[in-house]
Amino acid sequence: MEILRVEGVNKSFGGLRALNNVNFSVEQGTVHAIIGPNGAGKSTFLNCMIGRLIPDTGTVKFGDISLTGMKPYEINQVGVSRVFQTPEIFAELTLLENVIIPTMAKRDGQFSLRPFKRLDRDAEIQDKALHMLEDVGLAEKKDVISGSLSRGDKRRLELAMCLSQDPKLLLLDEPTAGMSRADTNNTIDLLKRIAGRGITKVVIEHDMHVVFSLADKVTVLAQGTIIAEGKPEEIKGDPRVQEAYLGGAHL
Ligand SMILES: Nc1ncnc2c1ncn2[C@@H]1O[C@H](COP(=O)(O)OP(=O)(O)OP(=O)(O)O)[C@@H](O)[C@H]1O
Repeated sequence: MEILRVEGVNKSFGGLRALNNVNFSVEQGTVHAIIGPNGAGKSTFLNCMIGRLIPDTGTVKFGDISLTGMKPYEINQVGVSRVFQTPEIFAELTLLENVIIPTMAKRDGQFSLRPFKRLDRDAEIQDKALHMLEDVGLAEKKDVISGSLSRGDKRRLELAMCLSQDPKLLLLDEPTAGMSRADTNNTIDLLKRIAGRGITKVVIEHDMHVVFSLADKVTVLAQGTIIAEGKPEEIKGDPRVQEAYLGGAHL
């Protein structure tokens, strides 16, 4: 069953056509990777799906819900979460406090700026936030100030913040960018673990090791156009992809 369907999306910046009649769909419960060379339009496409950019034409549907024209927070509320290249965390707060904010927003539909005064009495929120940190392997650091974390840990923290909102669809923009190989492999393991919960994922990724370890299906964008789509093994051997993506080198 399809969870996301994009039809006829175009987006231009002045005279530059960043997306050219993009049609794209994602099956529920799968990991769908979007790859392509620098400037292919991947981030523009992601931003069109999460409401940060409005397509010039075309539609984005999440199940029966049209996301076109919705604001990013509204898209988030219907079950679409995203993890950015630069983690969006509250650097002055502890890890636990960072996860409490979206956990509380999810439960109560809003977030008070004075929540921590009441938190010692809100065991449900505390427990859930801690559980999310356990999920991503950061429970031991729950009282650490988040700004001091390594880049890999910041991204894991952001993932815990997203998961606390029980998303149905998770969009990840280069989840392993800038990570060491060890951190990258930890992140692959973590994403595989959460795949077991049936959260559908769309992953934009440059690292082919990550793409081929995780993806059920791969879509290749080049110059704003989808040039190939299929299983990772099919994409690996596709000469159009090798030409566009790596100038003829082998993936
Ligand atoms: N806000 C903007 N204003 C003008 N041009 C833009 C804007 N955002 C993106 N572009 C252009 O649109 C094209 C697609 O950019 P985009 O960032 O979507 O590509 P990408 O595939 O994500 O690239 P990368 O892998 O380098 O992040 C590029 O030519 C880029 O310069």
